[in-house]
Order: sequence, then structure tokens, then C-alpha cells
Amino acid sequence: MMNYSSRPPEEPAVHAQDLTVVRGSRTVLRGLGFTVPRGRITGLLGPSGCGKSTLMRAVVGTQAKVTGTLDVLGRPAGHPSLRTRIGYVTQAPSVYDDLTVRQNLDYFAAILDPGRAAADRRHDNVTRAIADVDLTGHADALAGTLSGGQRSRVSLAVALLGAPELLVLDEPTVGLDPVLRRDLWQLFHDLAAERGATLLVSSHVMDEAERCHQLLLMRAGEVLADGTPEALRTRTGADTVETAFLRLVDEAAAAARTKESTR
Ligand SMILES: Nc1ncnc2c1ncn2[C@@H]1O[C@H](COP(=O)(O)OP(=O)(O)OP(=O)(O)O)[C@@H](O)[C@H]1O
Repeated sequence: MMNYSSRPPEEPAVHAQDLTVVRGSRTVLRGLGFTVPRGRITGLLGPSGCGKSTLMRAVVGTQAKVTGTLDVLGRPAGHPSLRTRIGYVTQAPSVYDDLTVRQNLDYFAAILDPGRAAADRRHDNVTRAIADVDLTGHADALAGTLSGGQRSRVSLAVALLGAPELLVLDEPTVGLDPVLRRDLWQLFHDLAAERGATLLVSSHVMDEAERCHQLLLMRAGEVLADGTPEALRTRTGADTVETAFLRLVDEAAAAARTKESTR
């Protein structure tokens, strides 16, 4: 039989087992186990402070004091070979205010794909990334003159430049109006469907959960549940993921009380 790929198709993009992270003197992620399937959008949802950003930092390899197993695209998280295969957008847009949108992208493109011979390819990639995030009309505007939502989209365009296999996006839709939010989610779906990208997207807005293929619901440093939105609704008998989440929180609290009383 022909071997089309060196990796089995079922190998997940991210695999975590007993993943624990300590920040300062606090254990902020506690023995997490989960997988993120390839070519799908996985939503990381949970209240502020539950550990979403910490988990994303661990996946991209920028978090210290990580123990347990955390494999990303078949390598241990943080492996140097993963740098160009992962796009990461933090909550704080990382753009140069005194450069235009295009100059920002040109700068990062030159780092990713240096040399004169690559000039045409860089130009095409930059133009495509600007169009992807719907900023073509602002390509020559200084980043410092853009709105918060537009600046976040410049950061997203930078992450899209190298056509990464895994995109890790920390609350990418915060501060965006409903039309832009819808368009961005459409882009995420296109990236997964047409380019086969894997997306790990955090949000604390539960209605965004319905737009994901797969969910990881977090609370207080633990994964409360994972599965498709439909499976989570069915399992809890809820109409929405938000109600499902609240029922799971109540279930977990009741289980903790029972455990406590039987000690
Ligand atoms: N440098 C630090 N030292 C100690 N604790 C920290 C540090 N940074 C974050 N934490 C704690 O780690 C926990 C998880 O933070 P994290 O930023 O991962 O949460 P989050 O779910 O992404 O929150 P948000 O949605 O508000 O961004 C929080 O309780 C936070 O107080």
C-alpha cells in the first residue's frame, strides 16, 4: 500500500496528559488531559482567570514550569522545529504603530522568508494575509491610527503569513462588532476547510462556542468537559452550550461536595 503521509491521519494536533502549570506559587493548570483534532476549530472556553491563556502559552512553548505530557504537531511543545509551524496571536496586538499595515507585514515576512529571491512570494503572501483579515483598504494606514479591532487583525495577519498548520488565537474577537466577528469566524472556517489548518481559539463568550467544531470547557485550571457543542448539549439536556456549561459546573460542585462529605 502507498504511504501518502508519514504521520497517521488520526494523530491529533495537540495531545496533553497530566499537564500541570505553576505560575508564581500557584498551580494554575491541574493535571489536564485532552486532545485537539487536526483540521478543526477547537474552542477553549471558560471564565476569566480559568487558565485559557496559560494553556495556550504552554501549547506554543512560551510558558515556564510546565510538567506532564504536551505534544504539538507530533513534537514536544516548545520544540524549535515548531516555531514556523504555529501562528500565535496574543490578546495584546503586537504591531509597530509607526509602520503601515503593509510595512508591518513586510517586516515579519522578511524574517520568515528572507532573501531577494523570495521577494515576489513575500509580496503575494503579504497581500493575501491583508486581504484575509479584510484590511486591504487600510494597507497603507499607519498601524497607530487604526482601531483596536483593526490592530488585532494586523496581528492575526502576521500570524497567517507563514501559512501555519496550527493557529493559536487568544480571544481574537474581543472588541469586534458583530459583522466583523461573523467575518472572522468565517475566515477561521475557511482556514480549516480550505487550508487544512487547525485552530485553537479561546473565548469567554459562550455564544462563540456554537461556531466551533470541538470544545474544551475550562474552569479553575481544569478541563470540565470536552466534545462537540452538540454532544455537550445532549449530554446535559441543555439548549445552549452556555446552559450546558452551567450544568457541568453545578455537577462538578455537587461531586466535590459528595467527595468531601464521604471523607
Ligand atoms: N505571573 C503570574 N503569577 C501568578 N499567577 C498568575 C500569573 N499570571 C497569571 N496568573 C494566574 O493564573 C490564572 C490563569 O490566568 P490566565 O491568564 O491563563 O487566565 P485566562 O482564562 O486566560 O483569563 P482571561 O480570560 O481573563 O484572559 C489566573 O488565576 C491568574 O491570576
